[in-house]
Amino acid sequence: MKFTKMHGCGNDYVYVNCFVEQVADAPYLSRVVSDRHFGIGSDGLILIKPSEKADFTMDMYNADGSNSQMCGNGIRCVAKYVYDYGLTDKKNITVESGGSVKYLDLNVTDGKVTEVTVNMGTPITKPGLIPVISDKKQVIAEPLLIDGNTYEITCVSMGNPHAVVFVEDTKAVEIEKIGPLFEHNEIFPERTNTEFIHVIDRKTIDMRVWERGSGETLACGTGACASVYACILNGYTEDTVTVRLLGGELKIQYDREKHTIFMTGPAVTVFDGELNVN
Ligand SMILES: N[C@H](CCC[C@H](N)C(=O)O)C(=O)O
Repeated sequence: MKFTKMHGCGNDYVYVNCFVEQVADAPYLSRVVSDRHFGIGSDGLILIKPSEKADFTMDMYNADGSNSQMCGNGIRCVAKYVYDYGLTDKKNITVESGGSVKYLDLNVTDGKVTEVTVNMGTPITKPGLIPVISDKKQVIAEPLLIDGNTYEITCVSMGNPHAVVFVEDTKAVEIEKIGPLFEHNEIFPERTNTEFIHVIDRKTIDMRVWERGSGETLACGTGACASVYACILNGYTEDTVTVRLLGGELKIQYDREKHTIFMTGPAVTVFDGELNVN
C-alpha cells in the first residue's frame, strides 16, 4: 500500500490516498504505522477519501487508533497532498471532516503548496457539546484537581474537545505525568486534548499539548485555535495571535463578526513510501 509521510509544524501523520488504496481496518492500521520502532512512525493515520458534500473527505485516526472529528495540522497537509499530487488544480478547496465542511485557501509557490489558511469554523463552549461535565454555561477558568494540584481549565471544542490550562512556564510542565490524567479525567466523557499555555504578550503565546490518543505532539492545530479562543475568553490576548509550538508557529485569527476562527500554517511532504500490509 502506497503512503505519504507529511507534517504540519512537526505534527506528523501517514497519509493514504483512498481514491486508489483500500483500507480495511483503519484503527488497526493507525496503530501499526504510528509505532516509531516497528512501524513508520507518526502521530496517526489520515485517509483521503471522496465526499458527497465537499471536494474531499479527511478521515483521521490518532496513534492509539481512535478516530477524531477534526485535525488542524492534518487538514492543511490534505490540501497540500491533493494539489501537489494532482487530485485538484483548485487553490480554494473544501474538505469534509467529522461531518462538517471546512474551507481552505492554498498558497502555492513553484507549483507546490507551502502554506494553507483554514476556516476552522465556530469555537464551541457549550459543555454538553464539547463534551465536558459541568453545571456552568461555559467552562472558563474552572478549577480541576489533578494529581493533588488545582488547575484552572477553559474548555473549547473545534469539533474535538480541548481543555486549556494557563501556566507560568510550559517547559516546567510534567506533561508525561499529568497529560494522561487530564485526558482520562471523568469530566471528559470522550477524553480530551489538553493545551498548556504561557501568554508571552497580547499577540503571542507559547503552547505545549498532550493530545487525546497520541500523547505529546509537536503541534496541534485545533488545539492552537482552542487555546487562542480561551485566551480571548480570559482577556489575555487580542484576536490575532501567533502560537509558538515545539514544532513551529501557527497564526490564529478570531473574526468576531463571523464568530469564526482562521488558522494559517505550513504543510510539508517528507517522503513517499510503500507499506507491506499483510
Ligand atoms: N488528537 C486529536 C486529533 C488530532 C488533532 C491535532 N493533531 C490537530 O492538528 O488539530 C483528537 O483526538 O481530538
